[in-house]
Amino acid sequence: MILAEAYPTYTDGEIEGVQIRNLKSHHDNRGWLIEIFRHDELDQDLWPVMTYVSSTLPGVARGPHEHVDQTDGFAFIGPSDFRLYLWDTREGSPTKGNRKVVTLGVSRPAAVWIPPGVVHAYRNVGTEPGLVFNAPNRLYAGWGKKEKVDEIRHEEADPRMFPMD
Ligand SMILES: Cc1cn([C@H]2C[C@H](O)[C@@H](COP(=O)(O)OP(=O)(O)O[C@H]3O[C@@H](C)C(=O)[C@@H](O)[C@H]3O)O2)c(=O)[nH]c1=O
Repeated sequence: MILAEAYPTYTDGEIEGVQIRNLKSHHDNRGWLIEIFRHDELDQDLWPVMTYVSSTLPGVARGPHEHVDQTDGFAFIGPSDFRLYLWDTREGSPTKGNRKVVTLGVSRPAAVWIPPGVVHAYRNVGTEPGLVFNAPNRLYAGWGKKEKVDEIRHEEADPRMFPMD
């Protein structure tokens, strides 16, 4: 049994190493266009090596997850909004114990880089399916998908460990 006082408490604040960049939407009479990632705006160690897109249903969350070596490069562009949660549990981090919560997507298109060891999750808080792009700096399951996936999944953890209120 875990005692109540064993659950972590977090302070809302910034998280060392996390970068959030607002994305500009270029609208015209055909629709819109958004640049997501550019090498000339990114540190080389964050350059994506793959990309995928996922759709998440209203009210549904993905994560919490963390990675040992991988930086995730998410882009939230809509058509829904997501609440993104970040928890810093890293030993030695100047922002250890902080949680950051931010709403991104159609109301605020943004790219987010999340370094290894920062626990993260996002929930679709809108009313329609929402797209999230990820352009991580490591290959999922390695070259040829022959390696262990770099991912620590916390979905089954007690929700008090990583509160998403
Ligand atoms: C992440 C990924 C999954 N898959 C497959 C595996 C599985 O059959 C299906 C769904 O995968 P997952 O359950 O891992 O998807 P998901 O839970 O959305 O995983 C993602 O969650 C967010 C919060 C992150 O942090 C990401 O780094 C990643 O871990 O897609 C790939 O083929 N390539 C990939 O790059």
